[in-house]
Parts: sequence; C-alpha cells; structure tokens
Amino acid sequence: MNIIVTGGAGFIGSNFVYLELEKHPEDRIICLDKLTYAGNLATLEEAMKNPNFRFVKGDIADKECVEKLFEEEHPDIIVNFAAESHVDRSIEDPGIFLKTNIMGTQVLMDACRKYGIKRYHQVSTDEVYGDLPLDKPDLFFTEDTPIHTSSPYSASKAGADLLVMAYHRTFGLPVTITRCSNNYGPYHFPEKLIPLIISRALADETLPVYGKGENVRDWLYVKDHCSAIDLVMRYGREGEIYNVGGHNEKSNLEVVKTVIKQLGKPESLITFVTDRPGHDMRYAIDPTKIHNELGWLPETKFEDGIRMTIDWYLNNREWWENIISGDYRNYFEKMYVEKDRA
Ligand SMILES: Cc1cn([C@H]2C[C@H](O)[C@@H](COP(=O)(O)OP(=O)(O)O[C@H]3O[C@H](C)C(=O)[C@H](O)[C@H]3O)O2)c(=O)[nH]c1=O
Repeated sequence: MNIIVTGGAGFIGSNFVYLELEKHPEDRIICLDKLTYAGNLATLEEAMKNPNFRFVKGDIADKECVEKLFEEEHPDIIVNFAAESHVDRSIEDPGIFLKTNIMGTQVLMDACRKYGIKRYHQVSTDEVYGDLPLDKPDLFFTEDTPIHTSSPYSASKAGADLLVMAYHRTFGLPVTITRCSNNYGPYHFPEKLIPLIISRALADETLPVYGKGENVRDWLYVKDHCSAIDLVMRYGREGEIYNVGGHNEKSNLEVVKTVIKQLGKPESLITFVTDRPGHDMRYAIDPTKIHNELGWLPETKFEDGIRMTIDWYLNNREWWENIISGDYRNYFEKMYVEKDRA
C-alpha cells in the first residue's frame, strides 16, 4: 500500500514513520510535512535511507501541493498527524491553528474524495473532551463524552474531528479517528513539558511549573500510540472514533520531580509560574473500545517509558541542543521567563 503520513517530521508522526517502515516493509511511506518550527528533517535521517520512504516538503492546507502528491502517489491511506499542537502558542496566536488543523484537514479530505482512497485517518486528541475534575478519579473520557473544548488548540482539533465525521456521513468517506492522551518519548519537541524539563534540568536552568503543578495528564508512550494508530487505520471500523490512553495518570509536579530525581538534579530548580489561561485540570482516557475491538493495550509502564525517554535525550543531545540554541530560545524567554517576572 501507499501511505501518506502528513506531519511525519514532527514528534508523533516521525515515530509512526519508523514504526511503519519496520512493521510493514511491504508498504511505501510518503511523508508530507511543511517543516514548521516543530518539524525537523534530522529526525527522518534514518528513514531517508529506506527506498520505501519519500519525503515531500509541503503544507496540507495547500490544495495544489496536496493534489499533485495524490496524482503522483495514488495513496491508499492518508494518516493526518500534521497539526499545530502547542496549547500555549494557540493562546498567543490562534489563526494558524485554524488554518492548519481545520482547513488543512478539509483540503486533505477533498483530495481523498476527488482521487479515492481506502482510508482517511485523523489523529486527534483527548483535549476535545475538555477536562475532568480532580476529585472524581473514577471518571474517564469515553468516545461518548461530549466535546467541550477549552483552548483555541482543542477547539481547532474538535472542529477538524467534526468535519471528518461530516465527510463520512455526507460523502461516505471511509474515515477513522483516534483521540490520544499526552504522548512522551523520543523526538518530542522541547517546548512540551517532559522534554522541556529534561533539557532545562540538564542545563541547571529553572523549571517552570504552571500554577501549583496539580494538573493531571494521562501519559502514553509514543510507540504505544503509534501501534494503536497502525491498528485502527488498517482494521478499525469506518466512521468510528477510538480513544487511546496509557492509564498513567500523574500530576505535573510528580512528573517534574521524577525527571529531576532521575537526572540527579535539585528540586530547588522548580519554579511555580503564572498558570496557563483556561488550563485543563485532568485528562484520563478509557481505552476499553480499542482494547475490545482491536486488542490494543499500552505496553509501556510510565517508569520504563520515562527512563527510556531520559536516556534518549541524554544520548541524542545534538538533536535537541540544535533546537534550543536557535530561535526557539528567544521564544522560550518570551513565553516563560518574562511571564514569570511579571
Ligand atoms: C510547557 C509546560 C507545561 N506545563 C503543564 C501544562 C500541562 O498541564 C502539562 C503538559 O503540558 P504540555 O504543553 O506539554 O501538553 P498539553 O497542554 O497537556 O497538551 C499535549 O497533549 C495533548 C493531549 C495534545 O493534544 C497537545 O497537542 C499536546 O501538546 O504541563 C507546565 O507546568 N510547564 C511548562 O513549561
């Protein structure tokens, strides 16, 4: 099969490219990526050596570029990872989130209708469900939980999900959606909590924790997430949504302290900073449906996953040091350090 992976130079997309090349050597993987600040060709260096892999630089919201690729590659499956994903950035500047996450999804699906495909798979997020309270630990997001978004980011992802389901109902497009909890693992861009804490702790810099650090996230090792997507896009039922979660709920402070401890750094680096506006309190996923229908379960315990992740960052310093020594450093200072002083 020919599979177009959009956003394949980003965090989850690149992990997915590697999983597909290894698990399905019979398939051809075409990566379409705009190479925004969060995309990185260095991440795909190994994939580039594989004759079954092709990289194309382009924007999913660019109709001409997308149609040209469909004409060249005759894809069977499209997996859409391409998205602006950072909640804080969406609060600063929502426009690009709507353009890429919603309009980009529309352009891709229109191409699917025009040229015909076997499956369009949308990679979505549990943030579309909003949040859960801390004092009701037995509540989880299921696929029937109503959409209730908090940030421009989650609203844009929810808008895209609604559009995907509308294309299924109205045009009969063979679609599936997965909604995942927070991913962590190799190639995670160091603006996100875990890699940010690792990279800053290694440099003995302050570690910004929003509010009191009580917010809870359900951490999912990225490779487990990728294997779930692989199953759903091949064997999931058309028109269905599948939640993908790790059952690894941790408060942000717990996560930060775990990383600091493993790196042998002092807790005095922790700095409590102004909270994120509209900050979701708790995410927790019930993955019963994907387990019952497709036999998927997360394989990686948080204790193992975080150790592997820290080791990866220790062994791949060049990858993230190149990122944080560039423009991103200025962005970070503006977003966190100045805010902290205010
Ligand atoms: C960057 C940063 C974050 N935080 C807090 C904010 C959150 O409660 C938690 C994780 O934040 P992060 O921005 O890494 O991830 P989320 O906002 O939970 O969203 C992530 O997971 C979902 C599922 C997606 O869909 C998003 O695309 C993805 O970015 O740590 C801090 O306390 N300090 C910091 O410096």
